[in-house]
Amino acid sequence: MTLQEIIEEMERRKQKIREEMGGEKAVKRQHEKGKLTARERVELLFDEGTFEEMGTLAYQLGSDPKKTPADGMIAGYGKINGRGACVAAYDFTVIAGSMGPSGEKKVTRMREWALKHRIPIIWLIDSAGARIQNSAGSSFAATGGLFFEQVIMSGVVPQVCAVMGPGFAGTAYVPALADFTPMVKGTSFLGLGGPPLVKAAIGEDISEQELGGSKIHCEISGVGDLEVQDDAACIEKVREYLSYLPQNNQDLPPVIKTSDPIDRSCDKLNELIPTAMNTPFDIIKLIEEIVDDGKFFEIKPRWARNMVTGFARIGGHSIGIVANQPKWLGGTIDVNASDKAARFINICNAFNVPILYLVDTPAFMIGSAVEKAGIIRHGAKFLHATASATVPKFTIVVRKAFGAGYYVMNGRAYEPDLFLAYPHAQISLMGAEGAVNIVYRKEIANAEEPEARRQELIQEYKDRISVDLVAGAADVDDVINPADTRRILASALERTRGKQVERPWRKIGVVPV
Ligand SMILES: CCC(=O)SCCNC(=O)CCNC(=O)[C@H](O)C(C)(C)COP(=O)(O)OP(=O)(O)OC[C@H]1O[C@@H](n2cnc3c(N)ncnc32)[C@H](O)[C@@H]1OP(=O)(O)O
Repeated sequence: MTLQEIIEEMERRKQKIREEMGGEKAVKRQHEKGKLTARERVELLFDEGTFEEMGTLAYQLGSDPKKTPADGMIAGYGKINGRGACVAAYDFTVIAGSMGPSGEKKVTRMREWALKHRIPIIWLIDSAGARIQNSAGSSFAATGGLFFEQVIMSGVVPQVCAVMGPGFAGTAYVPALADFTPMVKGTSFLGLGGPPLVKAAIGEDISEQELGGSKIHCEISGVGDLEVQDDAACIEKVREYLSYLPQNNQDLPPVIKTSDPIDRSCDKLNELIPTAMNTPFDIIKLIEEIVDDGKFFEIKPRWARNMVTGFARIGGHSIGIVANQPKWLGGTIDVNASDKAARFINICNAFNVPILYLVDTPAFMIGSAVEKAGIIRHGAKFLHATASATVPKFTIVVRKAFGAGYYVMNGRAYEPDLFLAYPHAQISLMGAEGAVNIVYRKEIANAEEPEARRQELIQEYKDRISVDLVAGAADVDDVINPADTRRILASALERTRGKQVERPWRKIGVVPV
């Protein structure tokens, strides 16, 4: 054979692998389930024509190469919005996307590449987990490097794990260790064991979706970050997520030109925000009014809805937003809200994304249920994240900032680069009603008209916690017209881009968990 013939033969083999994957029947089955194939997903993920595959000819050694094309793993490099990224996409048409030895070597190469070249890595999970026939005894004992390496990469390069089919055991921890985990509605599953194993081990009879479907993980467990309608929407969200981040922790997020004027007056806010402290309103409407083109990329929108987290841009600059949601639980902060905020702050801090805190909280939730659930431990996690964040931080007290809720939402002591309040804001250890009931209990009881005296004292207390007094003591940087919020933040983002903070050396902080 001439070299030319050898080359042609090799190209034919590669082409066949790319076209046929795990075979016509398996591809048809994949489509019938409403899923794209791993190769179709990868095509959508990267800018057109930029994907370069690595290890196409891999297969499971010792078996028929035709039965394990690419060993069920599509790996390679490409560009997303013009910037480099690596992918590891499990091909369910090949032995249910199980983790084969050659396939996992390719994933290892992707992790190494991402780390060495400081570019994001994306996993597309559609996998039955470890390939059982290859994972017994000593061959299993040496494994686990995939999680170890993910931890080492954490906070160095962005890690995204889209769950687009099952993710069993081995492949269930990959999303948990990644920074962003969208899940496709109806087809994705994450679980340490599937329904048959659960039935055998603990006798529980449960469907796959009820056990670990997207609804469970995006609304109840909090493992998933976003439930999306289908594969195409999922890939679109991955691309969008990465657009807010730099390529690595030593880079700044890209600034994207916007046609939305940076000095646009946010007049709607003056109608939107109630003056009464306890009247609910939707904080997301406030966010949409101040950010570029009203575009807010919410993370975990259906989990811990009393805390809103997500990315947006102001004047083209990426910003992470942490906001109390008065529409849910009155904006109180509970266990899940603390975890949600802490995790999001850590991502922003790792990747140099400035953080905006929008404060409207009556404080942490109290009572026996949350004490038993460890609110102190979880709240400490949130405090730790806010205090540790050295990225530019801006705080706006929208209405109320009470108790430790004020501290954790980047209060004065937490080094905000700008600490602002709206004119009717209140900052206090607690709300007026609660404080008066505790401090003046005897005086109210002894008054000729107890209720009238109580109301009088409440009004006096409210005057004492008004933002005017806080501003008088120069404990806020400014009290602003809400309509000016966008202009002020755009300017603050511009001037804090070079922020540097020196902290005492330590190996790591002991993070409350
Ligand atoms: C670190 C520890 C671990 O990761 S333990 C991993 C444990 N994994 C599991 O328990 C998942 C086992 N698999 C399943 O439950 C099902 O195959 C799932 C993933 C739900 C897919 O179901 P379904 O769409 O009906 O496909 P299927 O069962 O017909 O499978 C297609 C072919 O793939 C095989 N397969 C499946 N899973 C594995 C696996 N983990 N290791 C090796 N082979 C696996 C099936 O046997 C089947 O093969 P065949 O086509 O019958 O030859």
